[in-house]
Amino acid sequence: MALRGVRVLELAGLAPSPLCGMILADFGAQVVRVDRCPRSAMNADVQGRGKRSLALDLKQGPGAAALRRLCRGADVLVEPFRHGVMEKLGLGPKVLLKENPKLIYARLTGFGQSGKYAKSAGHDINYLALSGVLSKLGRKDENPYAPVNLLADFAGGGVMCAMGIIMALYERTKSGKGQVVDASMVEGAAYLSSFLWKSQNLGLWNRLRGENLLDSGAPFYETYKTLDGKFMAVGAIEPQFYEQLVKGLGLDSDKLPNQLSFSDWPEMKKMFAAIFSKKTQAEWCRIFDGIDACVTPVLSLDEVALHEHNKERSSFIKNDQEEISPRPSPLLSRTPATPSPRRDPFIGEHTEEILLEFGFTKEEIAKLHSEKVIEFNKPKANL
Ligand SMILES: C[C@H](CCC[C@@H](C)[C@H]1CC[C@H]2[C@@H]3[C@H](O)C[C@@H]4C[C@H](O)CC[C@]4(C)[C@H]3C[C@H](O)[C@]12C)C(=O)SCCNC(=O)CCNC(=O)[C@H](O)C(C)(C)COP(=O)(O)OP(=O)(O)OC[C@H]1O[C@@H](n2cnc3c(N)ncnc32)[C@H](O)[C@@H]1OP(=O)(O)O
Repeated sequence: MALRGVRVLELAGLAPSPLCGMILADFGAQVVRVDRCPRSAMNADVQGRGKRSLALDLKQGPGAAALRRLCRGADVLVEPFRHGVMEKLGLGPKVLLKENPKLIYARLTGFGQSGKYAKSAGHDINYLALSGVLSKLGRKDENPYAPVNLLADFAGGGVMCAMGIIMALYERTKSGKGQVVDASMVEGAAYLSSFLWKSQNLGLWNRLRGENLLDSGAPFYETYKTLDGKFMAVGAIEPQFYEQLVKGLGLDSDKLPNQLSFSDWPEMKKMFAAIFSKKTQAEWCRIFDGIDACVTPVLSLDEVALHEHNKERSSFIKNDQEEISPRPSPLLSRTPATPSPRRDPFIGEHTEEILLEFGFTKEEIAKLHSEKVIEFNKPKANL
């Protein structure tokens, strides 16, 4: 796998850093999640695939010292706390990079390492708001709408941070040096939305929110409810595809207003909605499958793995517990990701084996354990 041999320490966080760690693990890195100690009753990381867990109390001197030692033998550290937390623990980048100049020190935060909000709490919706992107999301005459916590947390946060880490690892092959990756979710969400800024002159966003081409203003870029309460997604932007859409709906384009007649869009939407409501999703699929009208079914998370196209590409995978999840993407032709089929680790499940691997002696481990700096959590049977 592409990242085989890369040793990653991921300090346990809420949502974005677990995704970042899971991506690295899926593509072959050895990812150790450093969990809190004493451990909480339940494991909050649902993206623990392929990781091992070490429960370590960083607030105790020997715990922080243990992390420093682990970092000396690691390639990457991912930390998900607001600015200042790591410095307070004596684990800031100055200290750790001095001890291991090859370390990639990735800081995945909402507001970044500097600026007025650097030390403020926040969540996806706040980062998206500050990036400007949230102002563009939502339907006509409604408040801005944050689409789950996908854009800032995961796309602008977890994925961008993984990209930063991989670029830094690549650069290190030439310079031999590590560096700090300051991954701000505000900036990540804005950066991945560059198109919004760069396309201003195209007139794509001149109208109010929810009245434009790609923000649910246009009848040909919308979702429509079907007879059986499901939905179809329509993305027929180009005239040749729009023509196919109109045909598929059983309409005559000569009798319709021009595709780009903004003032007619609300009425056109009503007309399309009325037509879509007359047939089931399966019936619409039979009409539109194989036609270049850019019309597809809106599938539920349960349905995706059964869809013929996804089945043919094995786009969704099952783990040992029969849980379905997306296969890692993108597909690398020679060195594809091989996601672990095993369940996620319990907190502290691998504490001992990890410390041994990083050169701690059995005696040192026993001492840390007796001082309650680390915890073990060996599952009783093969669960
Ligand atoms: C919208 C999303 C958030 C969605 C998250 C949901 C997926 C989850 C939220 C609630 C979860 C559920 C809930 O917990 C109940 C169940 C629990 C069960 O275990 C599992 C099922 C649950 C139902 C569970 C399910 C899900 O997990 C939830 C629904 C987001 O936007 S996430 C993005 C958030 N932002 C960031 O990550 C940006 C950077 N970080 C921050 O800004 C802050 O960390 C944050 C997020 C604001 C939190 O602030 P907080 O004050 O809590 O932390 P920090 O200031 O960063 O400091 C950390 C302190 O912890 C100490 N520490 C860290 N590691 C250790 C260690 N190993 N040992 C000892 N101590 C440690 C560290 O020293 C800091 O201490 P101080 O405060 O004293 O300095």
